[in-house]
Parts: sequence; structure tokens; C-alpha cells
Amino acid sequence: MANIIANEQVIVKQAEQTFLLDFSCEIARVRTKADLEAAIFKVLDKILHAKVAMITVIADDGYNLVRFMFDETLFDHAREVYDEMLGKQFTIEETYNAKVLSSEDGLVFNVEEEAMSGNALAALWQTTGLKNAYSLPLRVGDRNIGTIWLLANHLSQLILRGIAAQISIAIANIQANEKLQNYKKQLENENLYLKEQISNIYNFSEIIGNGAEMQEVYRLMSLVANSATTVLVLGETGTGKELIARAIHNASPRKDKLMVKVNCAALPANLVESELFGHERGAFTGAIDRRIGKFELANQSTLFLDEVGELPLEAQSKLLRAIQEREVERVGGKQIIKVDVRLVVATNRNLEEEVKAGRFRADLYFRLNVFPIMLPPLRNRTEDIEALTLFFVEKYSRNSGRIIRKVTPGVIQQLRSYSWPGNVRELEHLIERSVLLTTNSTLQEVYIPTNHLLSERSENKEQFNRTLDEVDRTYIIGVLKRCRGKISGHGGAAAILDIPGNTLHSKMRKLGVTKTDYFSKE
Ligand SMILES: Nc1ncnc2c1ncn2[C@@H]1O[C@H](COP(=O)(O)OP(=O)(O)OP(=O)(O)O)[C@@H](O)[C@H]1O
Repeated sequence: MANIIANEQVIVKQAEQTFLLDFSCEIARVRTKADLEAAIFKVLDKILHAKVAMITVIADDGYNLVRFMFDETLFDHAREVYDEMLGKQFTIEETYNAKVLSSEDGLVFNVEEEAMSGNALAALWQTTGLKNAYSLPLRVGDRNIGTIWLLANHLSQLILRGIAAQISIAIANIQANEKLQNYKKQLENENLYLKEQISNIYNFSEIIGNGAEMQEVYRLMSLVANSATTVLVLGETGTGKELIARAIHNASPRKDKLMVKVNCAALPANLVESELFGHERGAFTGAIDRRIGKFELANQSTLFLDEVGELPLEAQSKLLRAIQEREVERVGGKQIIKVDVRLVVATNRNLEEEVKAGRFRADLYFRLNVFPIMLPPLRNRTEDIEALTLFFVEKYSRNSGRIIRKVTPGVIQQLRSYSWPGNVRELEHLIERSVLLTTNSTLQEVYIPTNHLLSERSENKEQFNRTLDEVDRTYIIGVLKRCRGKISGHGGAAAILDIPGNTLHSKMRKLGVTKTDYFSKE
């Protein structure tokens, strides 16, 4: 008899071990919660006739227990109790859970006894007709990760331990996998965001210069590019205002349409309005045809008003109206035309001073000065000179079919010690000239004007070997100094030079004469 019993025990044990082996094979395939659910249902329910009343996992806070999985069929007949149970928040300190989590091999509850003692969950379990509730801690190593509650008539200790160990591993894997997926998603989102940022910044890739001052410019550009906000680009002549305006447009949602540019200084005063707002046929002498203005042309795009400080006062009022009302009227026309235009304006003038002097409308200035971006003069960013030089050398050697691969350190040093009144444009022209004059593969010599050296500024230098432009420039600066910077009007430099104020302005621009030149102390 004893032999028979011992034999039966061996057979049961073997069956249990076979079961555990099969279960571990099922579990090994588990990647997701759905896989685990399927595996549990297939093996526990079908073979052991055991139901998963609940699996909980410990939340990231290490305190709350989160419902992870349960057998839905259990609750078909007991919705109310189930809903009430769902409303509850379990924690690791709650009596039952605390007991289970601190136990070695879990606890067994008699379902009927538990129900009689008033345990609401047990009342739910009772509906299955299964006798026992087995509760086990889920552990990975020494770390509790949750609990499992199984309902069955009988489960051996070996089976319970095996199930708990396998499910613990599966849940730990699922959680790790979920974390990995979340992390991946987060990285993908970040990547997308960074790509957007880079496309914003590196849409600015044709702009050379990585020094601190230009970094600030790029930062501001990135902030404003996406919006329809008016941008005021300030800076001396040749600092790259137009380049910046184009880059802002190219990084904006309007980039698919062409940016429209108007150079306010290049237009005679009587034609500015017609250029900006258009005209009807016969609106003035010479208006043979109807013509649409640049504002209309720039509808749903960007209108770049270069040298906006040069706009005549009358045109300023019309511009103000167009900005305020977002509508324009053609010269000689009666129709109001709605426009959706993003404005980027630039000037090398000090608009505040222009306002004070009555040459620029204060209300227009406030409308334009919404988001100013100040471009640094080249002399303030000598750290960018090398990169700019190499960029222009490469550009102009390509254009002229030369192969110039190097620039000597001496040349870079020379370029760095010049004050660049004409800024990047002046550097660009100088490199263009120097490339043409270079016959070998290294740029060894540049022809820098000797006035405006940062180290030794002096006007008592040699007067020979200077171009007419250089002589003009020095002379104009001298006159401006004598007139204390006054350009037009009585006692202004234009009157002394016997040329109109506007012509002097253009000449100064052309020659790169800025306030720093004639207000400098030397
Ligand atoms: N950071 C830069 N990187 C590369 N090229 C530049 C840079 N800044 C200016 N340039 C080049 O210098 C020249 C002058 O630039 P741009 O016409 O934009 O200057 P600006 O400030 O608008 O001048 P102005 O006030 O005289 O109209 C252009 O050929 C432009 O491409």
C-alpha cells in the first residue's frame, strides 16, 4: 500500500514537473501583457482549472499596488462587487497584501470562511465555486514586484512556487519591455523635436559664424521663425541683414512661397507707394497699366523691407495702415485688398534717433520693433573671421575655377586686425579679389586697406596706393566729424559736400561709413 501511495506521489510529481516545464516554455515566449494573458489562460485555466483572480504590481512609487491582470470571466456574475473593487486603491501596507508580500511561499485562504468573515473579494471568488484562494508574492531575486491571487480547488506547493516564479519573470520582462518602448518613444519624440530645431538652426546653415554673438542671433531666429511676428533686423551695413531675413523666411511655415524684397532706399520717393501697394491704371503720369504692389505679391509669404529707415514719411503712414489693418489700397484705387503678409524689416539706421529727429514715425517704429534682432559688426566677432574667410575662399575659388585649399595663419591674423567698416560684405569682396590675384593653392596675401587697422588707427598714413573710394571715404568721414555727424540740413555734411542728403546717405552706405567712424575719438 505504502508503495502504491509512494508510486502515485512520484507520478503526480512528475506530472507537475512536466506541467511546469510546459508552462516555462509558454512563458519564455511572452513579450507583452496580452501574451501573458494568453499563456495563463491556456495553461492555468485549461490544465490546472485555476483562475487568476488578480495580479497586482508594485507601482514606481514602491507603495501603491496597481491591478495588472485578472480573469474577466470571474466577474460576469458580480459586476457590482467588481466595480466597487476597482474603485479601491491597494497599497503594500494593506493587511492582506502586507502579509502576502512578507511571506516566504504565500498564503492559502478558504474561500467560504473568508466570505463569511466579510471579505468582499471572497464573495466574488465564491461565485466560481472554487474552494481556495492562493496568494503569492511575485519576486525577482529579493525584490517584491507584486502579488498573484489564484483560485483553485487544490494546487501543490511545488506548482504554486513554480507558477509564481515564472510569472514574476514574465512580468519583469514585460515591464522592462514597456519601459524600453516608452523610452524609445520618448527618444523618437525628442529626435523629432531636435530635427525640427536643427532644421530651424541649420536652415541657417548658409550663415557662417558660430561665435557667442551669432549663437544669440540664431537663438532669436529659432524663436521667431515659426510665427508671423514682425522682425526688425538691425545692424551696420554688410552685417548680413538680408541673409538673416531670408533664413527666417526659409525656416517659417511660409517658406514654400517666395520671399518678396523691397529696397526702400533704392526707390524714388514718388514711386515707393506704388511699389509697395500697387497702382491702378492712370493713377499717375506713367501708370499705363494696373500693377499689383509688393504687399499683394507677398500675400501668404514674407515681405522683406530693406532699409526701412529710408522710407519717406508719407509712405510710412501707408505702411503703418497696412500693418495695422492687414489690408492695402492700390494708388488711385478704391478697393480694399486684404493681405496676409509676414514682415521682416531691416535698417542700419538707429530708428530711435530717426524718431527723435522726426524722420521716422514713432507709431510705425513701435509696430516694427516687435522682435528686434541685432547683428553684431564683424569687428566684434573676430572669432568668426577665419570661418568666413574659408567659406568665401571656397566659394570664389569654385566660381573662378581655382583650387585654393589653404589660407596662411598670417593672412587670418591680418584679417583679424582690421576693423571691417563694411563688415562681412567688405570681407567677402576682399576675398573675392584676393582669390583672383592668387596663382597657387594657398592664399598668402590679402590686400587690406591700411586705414581702419584695429591696432593702429591713424589718419596720418601714406596717401599713396589708395583707391578713389578710399580717399572719398576718408574725406567724407572727416567732414562728418567736423559736422558732428549731422548729415542733412543747415550745417550738415551734405551741404558742405554740395550733394543732396540722400546721395550722401547712399555714398556712405556704399563706402561703409558708419557712426562708429565719424563719432570715433581719434
Ligand atoms: N554670417 C554670414 N555668413 C555668410 N555670408 C554672410 C554673412 N553675413 C553676411 N554675409 C554676406 O555678406 C554680404 C552682405 O550681406 P547682406 O546683404 O545680407 O548685408 P546687409 O546687412 O543686408 O547689408 P546692407 O545694410 O548694406 O543692405 C552678402 O553677400 C551675404 O551673403
